[in-house]
Amino acid sequence: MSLQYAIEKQVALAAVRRACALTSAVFNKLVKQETLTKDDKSPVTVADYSAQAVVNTILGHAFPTDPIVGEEDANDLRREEADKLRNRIVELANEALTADLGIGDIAEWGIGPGQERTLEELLDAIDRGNDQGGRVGRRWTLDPIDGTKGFLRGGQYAVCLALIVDGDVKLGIIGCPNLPVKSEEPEGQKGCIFAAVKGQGVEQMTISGANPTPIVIPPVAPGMLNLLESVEAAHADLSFNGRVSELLGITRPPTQMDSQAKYGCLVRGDGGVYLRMPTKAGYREKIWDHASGSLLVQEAGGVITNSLGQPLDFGLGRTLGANYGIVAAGRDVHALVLAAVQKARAEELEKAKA
Ligand SMILES: Nc1ncnc2c1ncn2[C@@H]1O[C@H](COP(=O)(O)O)[C@@H](OP(=O)(O)O)[C@H]1O
Ligand SMILES: [Mg+2]
Ligand SMILES: [Mg+2]
Ligand SMILES: [Mg+2]
Repeated sequence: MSLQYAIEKQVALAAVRRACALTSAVFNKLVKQETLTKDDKSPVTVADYSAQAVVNTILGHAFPTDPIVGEEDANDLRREEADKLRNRIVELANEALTADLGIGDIAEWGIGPGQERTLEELLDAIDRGNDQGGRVGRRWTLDPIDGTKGFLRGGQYAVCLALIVDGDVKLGIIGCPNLPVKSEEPEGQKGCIFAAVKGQGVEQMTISGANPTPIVIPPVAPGMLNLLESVEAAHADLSFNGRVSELLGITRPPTQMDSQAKYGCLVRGDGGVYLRMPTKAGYREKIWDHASGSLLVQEAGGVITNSLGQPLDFGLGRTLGANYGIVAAGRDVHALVLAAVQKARAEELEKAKA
């Protein structure tokens, strides 16, 4: 009997691998003037659009009735003045879609030599990502480049794809083209993919899908605990993290890193805690920023909650709803961290009253 979600996992891995190859290629010949600015002021590059086109094309081919909650849409691309960008996207997406078959790839998924798509097909594929999410049914969520700022800096970023069924994350893939395969060899081979399936654990493999190896969060040696956090001060309250570290007696400096690569690092034991508290009232976390990572944590034997200790809810729509932050850690340390977070929060409220 084949394992549940085996086909979905293979297809999702194929899609993420091709998107990772594309984003690496774009970075290597990054043409910065092609960076657009979206309304939310985050940089969106030709790579975000092309990667979403590639992943959605493959999903659309393999699972034509599955909706997709994707970060990007093609509205700006359909504007007349975006013709140069459109041409680049067609070129890049087709290069990725038609590359030779790799490990586990099957031509019936619409990939491999000769499977070019037209501009219209690719724009429609990007717009397949317009699902609004929800409690009932099966849907994918995609962040074609998570950590856009890290990508532009040449730092960490991730291609993140997850399958959600009735609000529950069943499959999560995080492709990290710039992450060292072994944390103890930061200048060694780079590029890994993390894949988790509900009830089946987490694997780390190379960026080409070779050498899948099961991983679990190792127990943290005393004094070795440290925080994983955003590089961007606008994305997480880093001074709050400082106070939590103090309360926990953590002496090691935090590891700052863009994207869901942080979840990959957490599950393989590079830093024992991922803490992300809101910086401004009103920002709602997006499901594509945490769906894959949350399953990774749980399947690697960790715990992920908000700062009230409640589970994250992926059935609310495109966001996680009211934002009480995110606390992820190994099972043995999560309760300690949560207590420190709540104490630091109480101190803040006290100070605000005074
Ligand atoms: N004010 C805010 N608070 C929290 N997250 C934010 C934010 N503004 C943007 N983000 C999200 O933070 C993500 C990056 O997280 P990190 O800081 O961990 O790298 C961005 O993903 P994208 O880069 O895909 O747009 C974006 O969705
Ligand atoms: Mg963005
Ligand atoms: Mg993101
Ligand atoms: Mg993104």
